[in-house]
Amino acid sequence: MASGCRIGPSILNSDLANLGAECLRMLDSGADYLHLDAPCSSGRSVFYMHMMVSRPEQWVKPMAVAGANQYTFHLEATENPGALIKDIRENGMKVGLAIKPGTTVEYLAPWANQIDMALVMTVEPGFGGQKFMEDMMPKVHWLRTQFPSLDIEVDGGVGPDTIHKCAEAGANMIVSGSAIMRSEDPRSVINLLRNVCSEAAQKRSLDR
Ligand SMILES: O=C(CO)[C@@H](O)[C@H](O)COP(=O)(O)O
Ligand SMILES: [Fe+2]
Repeated sequence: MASGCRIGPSILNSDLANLGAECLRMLDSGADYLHLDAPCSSGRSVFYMHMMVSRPEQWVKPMAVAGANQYTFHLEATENPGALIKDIRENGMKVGLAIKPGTTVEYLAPWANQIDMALVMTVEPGFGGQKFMEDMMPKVHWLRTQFPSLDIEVDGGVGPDTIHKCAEAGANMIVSGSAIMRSEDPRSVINLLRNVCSEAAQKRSLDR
């Protein structure tokens, strides 16, 4: 199985003027990592960058210097994913590879053994608060079947109402923006997301 169920609040919709405090609030509420949608500043913690940029090659070093732990780029944004994967690793970061809703999962598959995490976007990348696209779940399911130990992340419209679909399909890294950030009790939302995800993972391992 992938490396456990982890919940990463997306702070795209948070109070960006108080980014440091918002990050601490999320970590104090039990977040496993922080999902930063670029362009964003970084700091000291577990920062996984989601680079929704057109030339991801140019930000590898700056993000490494800023202290990012993982660099996730979009497959659609580069002509040479292999070289970019190598560069990210040489700069000491883990590698995430994302696909937009319109990209089929077969394009990602050839890289799956070279990356740490696959990100299946469940909204069009851009901003928080969009509607979850349930029709992306077959991609997650296919990846989980083909690559049982790969970390698979979902991002966009994920919260208490949609986590079951993601968990059942096989996602183990859950990005959630609005549902966590807008809650008065982020800890309980994070716990709920993690519990649903862990239960589905446990069931999968028993079924195997
Ligand atoms: O990458 C993105 C949006 O493109 C995200 O990380 C969002 O920020 C998630 O926010 P919600 O959809 O959960 O509100
Ligand atoms: Fe994101």
